[in-house]
Amino acid sequence: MSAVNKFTTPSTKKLRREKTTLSNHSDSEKDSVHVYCRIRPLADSSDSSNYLKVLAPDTLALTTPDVKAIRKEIHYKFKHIFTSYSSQSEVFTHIAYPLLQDLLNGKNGLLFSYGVTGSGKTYTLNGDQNDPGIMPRCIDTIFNSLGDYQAPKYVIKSDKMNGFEIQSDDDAYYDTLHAVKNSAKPLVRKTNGEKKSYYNDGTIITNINENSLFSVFISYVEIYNNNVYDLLDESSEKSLQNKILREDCRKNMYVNGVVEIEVKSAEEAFELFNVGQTRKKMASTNLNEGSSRSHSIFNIRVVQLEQGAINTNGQPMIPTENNIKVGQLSLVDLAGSERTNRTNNTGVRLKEASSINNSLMSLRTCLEILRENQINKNNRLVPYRDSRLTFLFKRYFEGDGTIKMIVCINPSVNDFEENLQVLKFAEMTQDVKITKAEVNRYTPLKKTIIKNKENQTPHRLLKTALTPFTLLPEVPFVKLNIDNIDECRSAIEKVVKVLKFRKSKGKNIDKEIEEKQQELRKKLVNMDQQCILNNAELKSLKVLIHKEKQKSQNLQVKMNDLEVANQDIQMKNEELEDVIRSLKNTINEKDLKLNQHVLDRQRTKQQLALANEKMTHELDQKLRRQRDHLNAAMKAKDDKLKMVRGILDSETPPAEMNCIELNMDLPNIKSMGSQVTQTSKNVANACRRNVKPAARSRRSKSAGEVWLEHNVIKPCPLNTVMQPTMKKRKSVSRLDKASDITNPKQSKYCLVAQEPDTDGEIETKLYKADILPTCGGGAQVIFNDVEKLTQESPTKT
Ligand SMILES: Nc1ncnc2c1ncn2[C@@H]1O[C@H](COP(=O)(O)OP(=O)(O)OP(=O)(O)O)[C@@H](O)[C@H]1O
Repeated sequence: MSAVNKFTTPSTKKLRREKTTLSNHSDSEKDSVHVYCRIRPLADSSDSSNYLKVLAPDTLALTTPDVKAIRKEIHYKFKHIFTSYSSQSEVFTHIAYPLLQDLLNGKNGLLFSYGVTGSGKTYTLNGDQNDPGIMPRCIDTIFNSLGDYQAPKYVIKSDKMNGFEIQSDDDAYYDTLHAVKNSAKPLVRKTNGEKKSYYNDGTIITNINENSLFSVFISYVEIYNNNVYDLLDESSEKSLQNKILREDCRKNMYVNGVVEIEVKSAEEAFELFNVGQTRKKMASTNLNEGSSRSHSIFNIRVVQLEQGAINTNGQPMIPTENNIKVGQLSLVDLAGSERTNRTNNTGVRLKEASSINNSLMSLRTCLEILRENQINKNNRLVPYRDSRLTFLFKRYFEGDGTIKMIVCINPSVNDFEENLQVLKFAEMTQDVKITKAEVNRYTPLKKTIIKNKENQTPHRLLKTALTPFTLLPEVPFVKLNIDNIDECRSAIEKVVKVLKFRKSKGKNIDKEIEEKQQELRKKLVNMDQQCILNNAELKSLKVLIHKEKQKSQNLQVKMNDLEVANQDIQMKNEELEDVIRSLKNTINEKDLKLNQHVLDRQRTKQQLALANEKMTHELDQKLRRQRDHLNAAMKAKDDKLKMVRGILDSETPPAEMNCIELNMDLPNIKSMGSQVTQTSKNVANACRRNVKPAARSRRSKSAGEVWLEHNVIKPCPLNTVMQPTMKKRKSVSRLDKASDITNPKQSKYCLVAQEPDTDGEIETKLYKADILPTCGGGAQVIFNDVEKLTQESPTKT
């Protein structure tokens, strides 16, 4: 039993999907893409997946796996759903038969199969010999229907520009001979002589125009890695040439220089199909043994030549534009979408897969934009040119012809995710409404040869027989009525009259015939001569035509090359434009960053300037405060010095003021020296002015005191027994370094000055001070005593 029919919904949450209403459905000018769904049987009987269920002939339910114990059921609507039990014939009747009716009526149709790899796309289109798919059934149905209504071969001929021309009998005959000559290399050879025929169920289309002649043309191309290859191209034996796509005068897209062959029977068509199949890119992948690696397009074109009317003289009218109709049916077997993580493809297969997925993506994008344009009433450009696949079928999406899609589904559990995507795409595709384009189905003719006569079937028309003629009047048929003698007599008289006339005429008949014969012979000789001349002319013309053909072929090849090169350049150009665009973006971004940077810098500069100003202001204030402080300190020192000077000047300074505070910090050491010198001078001056020292006894100091004896001048030796008491002393003549004072061993300072007094006696003065260390590492010298030693001569009076 198929998985499709085993569906159960225990805890299913039903979702109603609101369809977007795109436009008024009654709008007869619009036709949606017809989407059908076909579910293939499960390949693996152990696969018990049951996520798909056909609810109605047009409704499919897909159940998603449990998410938080909730299963969702999504419904998809299609034109029709074919289950795994549906036969190939059912699929053909539903989908392809209406397209064939259109085809034989000169209308276009596009049918493509879409789905995951291995979902049955190729099977649906081609099938096998016993159970043929859509393509063989189409071919059989066409030839079953055309029967005698086929035009003689080569009368209708492709003009190599997607159009057709009508040839004269002679040209058609010449082409037939040419074809017979070249039949030494039949296409069948390429299929190893294996002739495939398909089961023909005799389907027929009844309502074809019996006043027309038909010709069927086949072409078969594939799109592989976004290049178009002609699968029937005999000219390139080794590798197929990449073909370019062109637009004809009616804006239909076609493959330039494609080989399009006229076929007169289904067998001939199958032969061509089989030749193409042997060349088609197929490969075995993890998911499908015979996987199509390209999108293949089998084109059937039916050209219909309608019989022209007969003019007043009974001559057939020259066929005009309105006498030829061309219908095209494209059967597209799309390569399957595939995920690389499932196929594990590498190298060439991986490149193929990415190209397949890209072109399918382009198809999706085009359809999405078409739909978006319809919903939003936009006119966004549909990027048909993004891929060869969409570019080739551009005209269909623009409204010329019916588009049908068969979505193939493999209900295997492994395909769940991809099927979900496929169904989403199918649903979206159904919403696309194609506005029918105004198309003139008739093609202009180039040459005409058809000979018509009323009341004859087209086939017989071309084989018109000559009407026999007679030189003598016919003997009338008379019926003798024995009951009416008069009537009999008049009838006999009539016959006798005719016989007499025949007799009189008959005498000259031999002569007349001879004359006619001679006349005819003359005419024949003239004609023969004319014919010989014509033949010669024809030969030279044929040579000329052959040369011209070769020239035009060469030109065509060159043109192809140039167009390919042009396309390459255009692609490169587009790529370069992309690069330029991205570079411009980068430059813009960098410019923005640069501007931002400059702004930041300016901001930082401003901030720095502000900070600088603030700091300068603060420093100024600090400096001013320090200067004030120093000034105050200086003033205090000056005051103290003044006080010392006052003390010295007033002979008996108060004990507590009898000191000079000297800052012995390193920067002040030099000035201290000069201060001390100045002090000694002041002291000396004071002494000189007979200033009496404080009445203090010379104290003997404790043995621990170390004196720094500073001899500003070298004293004269006095040789007296009275010596100042400085048990431990260090004598220096100059104070150069701070350490001379700050030496922690020294605690006393004595400045020694000696000079002659007013009486010529030598006077020695000792200015004594305490050395007190300061917290800054310096020392303070506080003068607190002056000793004066006067040396008097005993002989002095
Ligand atoms: N409806 C069906 N009935 C029976 N067999 C089927 C059916 N559909 C597909 N198959 C089988 O499944 C296999 C894969 O099918 P097919 O080659 O048509 O897949 P595909 O979609 O064309 O894959 P790819 O995209 O890789 O070319 C074939 O062996 C085919 O015979």
